[in-house]
Amino acid sequence: MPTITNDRHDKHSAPTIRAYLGGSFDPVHSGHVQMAMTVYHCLLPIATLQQRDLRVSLLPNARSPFKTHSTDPAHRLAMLKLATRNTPLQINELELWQTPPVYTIDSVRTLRQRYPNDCLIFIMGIDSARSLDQWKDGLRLTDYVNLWIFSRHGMNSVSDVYNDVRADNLVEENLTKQETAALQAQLPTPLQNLVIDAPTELLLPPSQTLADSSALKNAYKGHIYIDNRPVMAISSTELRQQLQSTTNRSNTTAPAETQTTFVTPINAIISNTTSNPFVKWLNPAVYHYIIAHQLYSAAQFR
Ligand SMILES: Nc1ncnc2c1ncn2[C@@H]1O[C@H](COP(=O)(O)OP(=O)(O)OP(=O)(O)O)[C@@H](O)[C@H]1O
Ligand SMILES: O=C(O)c1ccc[n+]([C@@H]2O[C@H](COP(=O)([O-])O)[C@@H](O)[C@H]2O)c1
Repeated sequence: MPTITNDRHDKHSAPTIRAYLGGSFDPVHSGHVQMAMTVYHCLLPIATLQQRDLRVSLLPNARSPFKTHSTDPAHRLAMLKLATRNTPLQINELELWQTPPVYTIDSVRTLRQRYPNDCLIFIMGIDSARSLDQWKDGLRLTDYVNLWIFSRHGMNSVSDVYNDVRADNLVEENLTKQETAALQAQLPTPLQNLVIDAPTELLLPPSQTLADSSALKNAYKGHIYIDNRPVMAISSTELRQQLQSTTNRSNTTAPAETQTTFVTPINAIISNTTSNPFVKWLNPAVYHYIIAHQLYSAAQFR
C-alpha cells in the first residue's frame, strides 16, 4: 500500500516514489501542508495503480544557507509533528540535526545513494526555484532528483500574469499554458528545458538510453514539473510578524499563565479549544504550541 513505512528496498518491487518538501518550517503553515498534500493526492492514484509505495515527507533543515537564524530544531520538529497528525505525510530528519548551514545538494546526493532506483522528487516554491543558481550546486540538483515547483501568489509570482491573461478572455487551457510558461521563464536558464507537461512524466521508467550499468544513471531524475495550482498565500515570515504582536499582547496580560504553560503536556496543547486567530494559516495545535512555548515573542523575534 502507498504509505507503508518499511524502508527495506526489494530490488524486484516497483521503485518507490519519494517526494520531499524542504524548508525551515519556522513555523510550519497551511501552505506547506497544502503543497505536500497536493503532491500526495496527485501521485496516490498512480502509485496505487502501479502498486508502488508513495512517501511524501517534510524535510526540515537545521538552518537554511540563506538565513542567519532559525528557531530551535526541537520546537520546529514538534510543530511539524502536530501539523502532520492525521495526514499521510512523514517527517524526514536528515537535515535537522546537522551543523548548519545544510546544503540541499548534499541531501539529495545522500538520498540518491540511499535509494538508487527510486523516483525522487524535491518540492519547492517558485521563489526558491528562481534562486537555484545561487544555491550550492543548485543547478545540479536535477542530476539526482526531479523537481516539483509550485507557484507562489503574493510574492511577485504568476498572479499578475494570470490577471492579465484573464482580461484577454482566453480559454482555461491557454490560461494554464501561459501561467506555466511564465513560471518556466523565471527558472534559471539551464533548467528551463527540463520542464515537462504532466506529473506522470516524473514517474515514467528511465529511457532505454539511460538504462546502462550505472545505478545513478538508472534513477528517476532530471525533470521539472511546474504546478500552477494556487497555494495559500502565506509565509512563515508574515506569521512570525503577526504572532509577535499577538504573543506580546498575551504576555503582558497573563505573564504567570504563560510561564507555567512552558511545561504544558502535548495532549493539553492538542485539546486546547481556545480561539486561534490564525486558524486559516496555522494548524490549531501548532498555534497553541507557539503560545505555550512563547515562540516568536519579542524576546525571540528577529
Ligand atoms: N505559500 C506558499 N506558496 C508556495 N510555496 C511556498 C509557500 N510557503 C512556502 N513555500 C515554499 O516551501 C518551501 C519551504 O518554505 P519555508 O519553510 O522557507 O517557508 P516560508 O513561508 O517561505 O518561510 P520564510 O518566510 O521564513 O522564508 C520553499 O521552497 C518555499 O518557496
Ligand atoms: O543548498 C542551498 O544552497 C540552499 C540555499 C537556500 C535554500 N535551500 C533550501 O531551500 C529550502 C527553503 O529554504 P528557505 O530559505 O526558504 O527556508 C530549504 O530546504 C533550504 O535548505 C538550500
